[in-house]
Amino acid sequence: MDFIFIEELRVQAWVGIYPREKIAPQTVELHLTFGVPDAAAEQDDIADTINYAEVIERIRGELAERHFNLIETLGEFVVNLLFEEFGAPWVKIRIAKIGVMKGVRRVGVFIQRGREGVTLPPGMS
Ligand SMILES: Nc1nc2c(c(=O)[nH]1)N=C([C@H](O)[C@@H](O)CO)CN2
Repeated sequence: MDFIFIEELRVQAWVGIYPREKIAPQTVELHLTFGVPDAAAEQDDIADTINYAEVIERIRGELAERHFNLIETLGEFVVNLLFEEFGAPWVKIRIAKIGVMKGVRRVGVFIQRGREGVTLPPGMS
């Protein structure tokens, strides 16, 4: 398995438990790593891999359209999108709100998960 990473992806998202977070979107920062088949590199064909431009576009579109109370729920939504729509075998994501609390630069959630039966060798994650 090879891994694609996307760092510091900034997206407008509707997320939060407070009224101010329900009337306006806020910027969240995503770091994503997901597995792709080695075959892509062997064949040099975009059809054999996960197109990261499509992943970014899809995440932007989905997060613009729905509200989540919890950052955890938003995180699970992104993980499921990568599993179910893009067929990623393994995913690690980190999603942060920026500057929402005094004295805290970023706060958020970290999720790392493989599809059923997919585990990484020790030291790989
Ligand atoms: N475990 C969580 N705690 C909190 C969340 C959350 O999503 N998960 N969210 C909030 C508020 O929306 C906060 O971000 C606003 O400052 C508080 N606690």
